[in-house]
Amino acid sequence: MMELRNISKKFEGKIVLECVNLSLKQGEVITILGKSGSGKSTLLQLIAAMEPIDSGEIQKNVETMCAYITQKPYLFSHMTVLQNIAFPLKCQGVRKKERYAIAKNWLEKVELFGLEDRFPYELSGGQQQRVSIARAFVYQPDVFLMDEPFANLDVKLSRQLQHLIFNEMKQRNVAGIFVTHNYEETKMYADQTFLLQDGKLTTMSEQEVELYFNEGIQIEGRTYLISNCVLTNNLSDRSIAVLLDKKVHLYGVDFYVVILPNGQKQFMKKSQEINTIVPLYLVLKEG
Ligand SMILES: Nc1ncnc2c1ncn2[C@@H]1O[C@H](COP(=O)(O)OP(=O)(O)OP(=O)(O)O)[C@@H](O)[C@H]1O
Repeated sequence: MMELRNISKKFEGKIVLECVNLSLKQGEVITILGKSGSGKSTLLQLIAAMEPIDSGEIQKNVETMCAYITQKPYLFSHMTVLQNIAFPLKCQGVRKKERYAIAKNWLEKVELFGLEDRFPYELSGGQQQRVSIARAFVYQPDVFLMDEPFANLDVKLSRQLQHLIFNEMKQRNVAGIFVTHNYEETKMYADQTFLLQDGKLTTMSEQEVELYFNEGIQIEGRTYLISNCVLTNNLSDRSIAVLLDKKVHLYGVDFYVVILPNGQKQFMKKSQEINTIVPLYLVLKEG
């Protein structure tokens, strides 16, 4: 339903995106991971046509409607909560009674009942975000573009909203591109995960995702899931590594492989042995 072909974008001469390709099917959920400043928001803005593309093309069906939700909600400050949620229906010419009935239904779903007559400035950040999510659903998009929508919410509310959004999307067969730093979102809801790094967008395997979130470790080109590791005090052969502060030190060869929390590998000669290693060992199994 949407196809990005060789999308490139520069800001002030600096390449942010370079020949990015992406294909999104109806109802498919994609998550995009990447360091701060890697261009994730820029990519969503290009798809939402809020920024011009330097080169390449985005092909979508003429009828494809995108709703874009950012970390910081943008509400109409002069409208009440109910008017904000009902606004897309007003634009479509739906009568007042009907549009308010639909908006009230969404008000309940996002647990804002009783706050319908408040103005955005009278709401907390989390409540404002719930209004913007309800408004986005009322708009009935085919694609949700979400830029860390839960980042500013407390854990409980963020889980509730995740659950609501992904369930509603599934029921309505709505596709989504989620920019996130959240492990659960990626693990539980994404059909595919991509990494944006140095301007390039690449698919990630399940193991690479684990590694990215520090749930996996990579030694000599092999990935081991932490969940597949067993803790032991028995340090005997090269299949044993030491885990310290989520860094892994491999024994039995002439260097240690230290995996930093960002997934980067660092080789250290044995002579550089750190004395502070505590007796906490990991037996690595195939994973
Ligand atoms: N309008 C702009 N003008 C100039 N530079 C910009 C503009 N928008 C973004 N950039 C730059 O482009 C790069 C990518 O920014 P972007 O916001 O897309 O990153 P991000 O991956 O979404 O980061 P974060 O995870 O911190 O939100 C950054 O170096 C940023 O400074």
